[in-house]
Amino acid sequence: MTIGFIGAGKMAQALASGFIASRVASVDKLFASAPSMESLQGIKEKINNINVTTDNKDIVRKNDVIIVAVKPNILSQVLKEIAPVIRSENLIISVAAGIRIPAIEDPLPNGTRVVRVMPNTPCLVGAGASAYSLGTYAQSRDAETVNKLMSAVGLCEKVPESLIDAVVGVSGSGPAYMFVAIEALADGGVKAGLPRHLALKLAAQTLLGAGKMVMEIGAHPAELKDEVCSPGGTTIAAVHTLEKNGFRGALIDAVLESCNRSRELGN
Ligand SMILES: NC(=O)C1=CN([C@@H]2O[C@H](COP(=O)(O)OP(=O)(O)OC[C@H]3O[C@@H](n4cnc5c(N)ncnc54)[C@H](OP(=O)(O)O)[C@@H]3O)[C@@H](O)[C@H]2O)C=CC1
Ligand SMILES: O=C(O)[C@@H]1CCC=N1
Repeated sequence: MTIGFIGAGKMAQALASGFIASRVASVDKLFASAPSMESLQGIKEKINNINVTTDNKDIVRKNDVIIVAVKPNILSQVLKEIAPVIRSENLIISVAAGIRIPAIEDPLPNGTRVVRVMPNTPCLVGAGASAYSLGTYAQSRDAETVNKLMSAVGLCEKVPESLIDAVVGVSGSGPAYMFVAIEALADGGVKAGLPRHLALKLAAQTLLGAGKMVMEIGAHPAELKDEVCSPGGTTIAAVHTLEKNGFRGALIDAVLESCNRSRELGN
């Protein structure tokens, strides 16, 4: 299988790198397009020998699986551009936030197989979290293709399309909240006297370890949190501060803001 990316930015780079690292695709099977050779420079630097072109239609002609990774506001324009060269073999995968399946299918020839995927940048390191919904004409073999690709770079779940905006709020945008959390934890460490590099390492590994425990042990996070809180100890004092400062509410609000923004982008 060859895979063509239309749009060669951050998400295309994360997916292409992740596909290569997980060996679900080799570099000679990956193609990418963007408006100019300058805009293709980033992906060429990250992925040696990737096939690049400035012709979006060429991507469609040369590949069966097309991952459209352009900003939501130009998705429709790009789909109109490639519509005349779409073949029955093509599977069109959109990763755009907000843009709903009917709006993806509308500019394309009737019967085009479409899948809407919401990935995240940790696909780059094989630790992505993606959810997908099938379009009107997508078949079970298309679900298998998407599952194979996205499972190679992390977790992959099928969801009804009505839930995709919520997925954007939790895992699409989520890495950004967690990067802020890592930075803030490290700042705390530095304030308490740790060297920056050590504080950052400890903070990042702590998020990784906490996530791994939830995934692997399967216990409720509250139970795992309780195991860290000794009576009268350090952690419960810190948790009290988090609760007073609205830590949970801030995260819930962040998810809802992202979800609502995704809904707005679709309107
Ligand atoms: N970044 C993330 O964490 C996530 C992003 N997404 C979705 O992925 C999509 C891409 O986002 P992201 O990678 O961050 O954005 P970027 O801006 O990094 O990448 C967009 C790419 O599209 C190219 N492009 C612009 N116009 C065209 C065109 N007419 N034809 C072909 N390519 C074009 C850009 O080139 P140039 O640089 O020259 O403009 C750039 O290479 C978005 O729809 C976003 O919602 C989904 C999940 C997570
Ligand atoms: O911020 C954005 O719009 C994109 C979509 C999900 C993550 N980043």
